[in-house]
Amino acid sequence: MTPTSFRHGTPERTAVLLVNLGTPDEPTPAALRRYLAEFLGDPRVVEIPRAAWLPILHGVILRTRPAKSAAKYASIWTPEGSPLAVWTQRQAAGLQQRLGAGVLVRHAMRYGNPAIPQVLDELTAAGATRVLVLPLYPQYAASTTATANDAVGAWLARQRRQPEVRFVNHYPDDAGYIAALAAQVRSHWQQHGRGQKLVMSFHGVPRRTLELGDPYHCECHKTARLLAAQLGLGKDEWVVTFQSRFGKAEWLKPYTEPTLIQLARDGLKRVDVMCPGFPADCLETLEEINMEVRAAFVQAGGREYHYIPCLNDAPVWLDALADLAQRHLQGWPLAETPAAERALQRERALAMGAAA
Ligand SMILES: C=CC1=C(C)c2cc3[nH]c(cc4nc(cc5[nH]c(cc1n2)c(C)c5CCC(=O)O)C(CCC(=O)O)=C4C)c(C)c3C=C
Ligand SMILES: [Fe+2]
Ligand SMILES: [Fe+2]
Repeated sequence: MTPTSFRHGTPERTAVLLVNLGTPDEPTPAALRRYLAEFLGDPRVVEIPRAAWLPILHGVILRTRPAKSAAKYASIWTPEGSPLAVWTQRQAAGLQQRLGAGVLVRHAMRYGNPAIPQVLDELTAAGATRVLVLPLYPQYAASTTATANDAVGAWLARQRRQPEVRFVNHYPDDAGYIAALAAQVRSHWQQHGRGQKLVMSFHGVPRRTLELGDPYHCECHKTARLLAAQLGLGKDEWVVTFQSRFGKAEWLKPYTEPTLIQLARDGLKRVDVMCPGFPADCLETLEEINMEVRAAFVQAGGREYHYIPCLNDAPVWLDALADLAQRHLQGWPLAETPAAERALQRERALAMGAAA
């Protein structure tokens, strides 16, 4: 048990914890090795018996993949850092601004930094007694949502006085999310014209997870169907694909790159590609979709490949996120009175004095 930072009688304080996957600290093989060891060592991500998987991971994979992945990350790295980290930070800042000072908003990463237990420690040290966990995964998958929830659960198991915790499970059909995606597509069409087909590429997962009851596949299709309807697309004007296959097993199909190659071979000249399941641009969208898959499409005879960026810090998306958070915060008072805030400061000063 870690010592609690609560004191009896402190005012109630509400926090929102935005959770994302995480990203390496630097685009270097050493940083990639640390990140991939944590990510691919998670039994929720690679569901192969440990005794068989760990020797492969620590043998061939962590010897070869870090250098290759570091080069890919280097191609998308920004002066402020990894795109996933930069956009997640901005989303947290935008949400904080919208929810106001009565709610503490922080972001945390499942792998790498800032780590979930560290941010939860900081939130409780700042007086949070209620935490809404809001994963930046609109579609639920055991390999993303469940493992983030597990990390919160593992932290809770170490607390003497636990905060009250709520988990947002999924929001593939949230009206604000769908409207934000539609606005992103329409704004792209206004600026660049419209393609013959809209490819909606979602991150893949092993096909076996669908058979095991993971709702991810259905939820991706639900998002795509609602978005297509909102855009008024006919059934031949859009397609759902799955990207980022890892390992040799079968993953959800159709795969993104072979689909785009086939579309080019069938004579399609101009395509629009977006990744609705990724609220923030990252390696998988900027390098895989906007570079690798683009090259494959053009090489197969396609002429115009338009990548539509993720929602990132689009105000309409941040408004939708704030609305989603507010619905899940219902019943939790958001605004602290100035008197409660002063009481909290006094308690903190006392606690620090007692610890000194
Ligand atoms: C919906 C989101 C995601 C699901 C589902 C998901 C499943 C999943 N991913 C891997 C393996 C890798 N994914 C990698 C990067 C990555 N994955 C997601 C999201 C989902 N993954 C994001 C947002 C990112 C980008 C992170 C960034 O830093 O920008 C990588 C690392 C990169 C590489 O070396 O290729 C791996 C590996 C598995 C095995 C899996 C489900 C079983
Ligand atoms: Fe992934
Ligand atoms: Fe990838």
